[in-house]
Amino acid sequence: MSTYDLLIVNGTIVTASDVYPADIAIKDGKVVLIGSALDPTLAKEVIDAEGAYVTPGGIDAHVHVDEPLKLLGPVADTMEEATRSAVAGGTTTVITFATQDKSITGPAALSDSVKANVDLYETQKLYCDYALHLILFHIEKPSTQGSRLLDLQLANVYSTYGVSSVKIFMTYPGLQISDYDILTTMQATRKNGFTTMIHAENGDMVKWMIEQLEEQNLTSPYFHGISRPTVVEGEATNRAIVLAKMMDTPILFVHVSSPEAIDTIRSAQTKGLKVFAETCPQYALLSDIETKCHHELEQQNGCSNACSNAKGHEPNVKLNPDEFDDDFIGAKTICSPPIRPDHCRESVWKAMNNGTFTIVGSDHCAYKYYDKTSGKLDAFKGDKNGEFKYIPNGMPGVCTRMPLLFDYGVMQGNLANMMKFVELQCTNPAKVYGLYPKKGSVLPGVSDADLVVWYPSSNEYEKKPKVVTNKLLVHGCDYTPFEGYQIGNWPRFTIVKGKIVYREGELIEENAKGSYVKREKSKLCTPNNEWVTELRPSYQKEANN
Ligand SMILES: NC(=O)NCCC(=O)O
Ligand SMILES: [Zn+2]
Repeated sequence: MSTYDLLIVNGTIVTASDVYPADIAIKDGKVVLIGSALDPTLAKEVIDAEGAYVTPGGIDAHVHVDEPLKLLGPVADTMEEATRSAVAGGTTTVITFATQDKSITGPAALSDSVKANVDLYETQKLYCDYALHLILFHIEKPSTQGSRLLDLQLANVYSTYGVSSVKIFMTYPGLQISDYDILTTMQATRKNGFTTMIHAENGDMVKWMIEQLEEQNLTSPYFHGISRPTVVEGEATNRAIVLAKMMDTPILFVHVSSPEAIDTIRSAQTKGLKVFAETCPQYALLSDIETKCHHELEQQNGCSNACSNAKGHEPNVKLNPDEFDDDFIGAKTICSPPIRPDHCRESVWKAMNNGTFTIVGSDHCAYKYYDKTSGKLDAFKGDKNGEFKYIPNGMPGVCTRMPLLFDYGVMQGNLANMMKFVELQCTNPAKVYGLYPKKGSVLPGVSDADLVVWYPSSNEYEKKPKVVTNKLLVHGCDYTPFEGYQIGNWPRFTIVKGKIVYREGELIEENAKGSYVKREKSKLCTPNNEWVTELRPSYQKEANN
């Protein structure tokens, strides 16, 4: 019998704090030993990682997949497809969303909403592990009663399913909650040690802007961004911080995109407030030129063959020649917050390096482009008349998150170093969301053997991809906004719980044994213990005297 199931030799291990040459021994799904010159004859299988980095598997903490309650619309990916795409890009754990089911009430309401997801995903083949956040958009009872019930519901969903985070929305009709309900939510999340994730955009400002634009017939994809200017994100970010300050509760802003929001978050952090933030590769890499090019040319040329005539515009979405007369192509990059003007990208990279951003997630929310019933292009037809407000918000990204940050971040000098790369995409997501040290690190005897062996830097490897193509991503979507992007490195082997699931471009189907992971409470997002209501008894004492 072999001492080890798998041995990775001659590689350079990267963690959030170290880069060093060492071998890794794996047994029963765990990292069991790190050492030098480990004996290859003791292992069933050996990977020679000479000249290559070995990192923890990525944790993508922001992934939307098909779910029983389709509040965000019917997305392109099942959990099977999303996890398949994840491992092809070096991600070994995804955290997806269970949406609260309003029709279920009482203390077990949220657990039942989560159960529906877990039951569904149990029927699917999963290429990597997954955990769940909860989307909360409805407070069942008014006032303090609502908070007490939510308190019980959160305690229940944590003890049953290990869910320890909720996402709330300050925008989107049907999902947006009031400041009052945000406070109620924060009171209960604080009490339960949950992380409150916030989509910060002022929904009323957006609604008002859309109406103004509609009146002027300005409804093509370009105007999606115009309807959600950076101040919309800045205002909501500031307001959420104020609410969290009053409640003394940690918060985490998801998919932060703008200099206004970044500055507001940084200033709160420097005051000692527990404010965390996530950004996504699309905000560092794409710019609104994707849609602007079309809009401007639409104005000039009535848009026929618009992009083939484009002078001085180099859109990042590489157009298929057959699509040159598709003046709707900008819909591919519609998401919220929107892709910003080019000058905003610099502040996103800066905030990744200076610690303002705690994590990088993908916000993978893939909608097909050509799908007849629910695709983005469909909004161009019929009575929807191509109005941007009907275009589903979101884009694919679970596969490209790690490789894009490797090339455009580390290799091109936009990210400080490989340790920062691991911190933002592997270790901090595990710490923030209660998965550390089981996930997000390489600790012998402790960490799951979720690892990525990257290609050596030389380009002599035939199977090392050079550019992003949709086919490479093996997801359920029919496009990627990063088509044609150069790729300086790519996962050569992706290992989940000690088994190779992706080897030099091939998926190893029989090793696709991902499962649900219960989480602990956050190691980072904890209150400062200055809660106003805890001071209340002393106020009463004063009043009584
Ligand atoms: N971001 C986006 O446009 N779609 C996904 C849903 C969300 O996270 O807001
Ligand atoms: Zn969101």
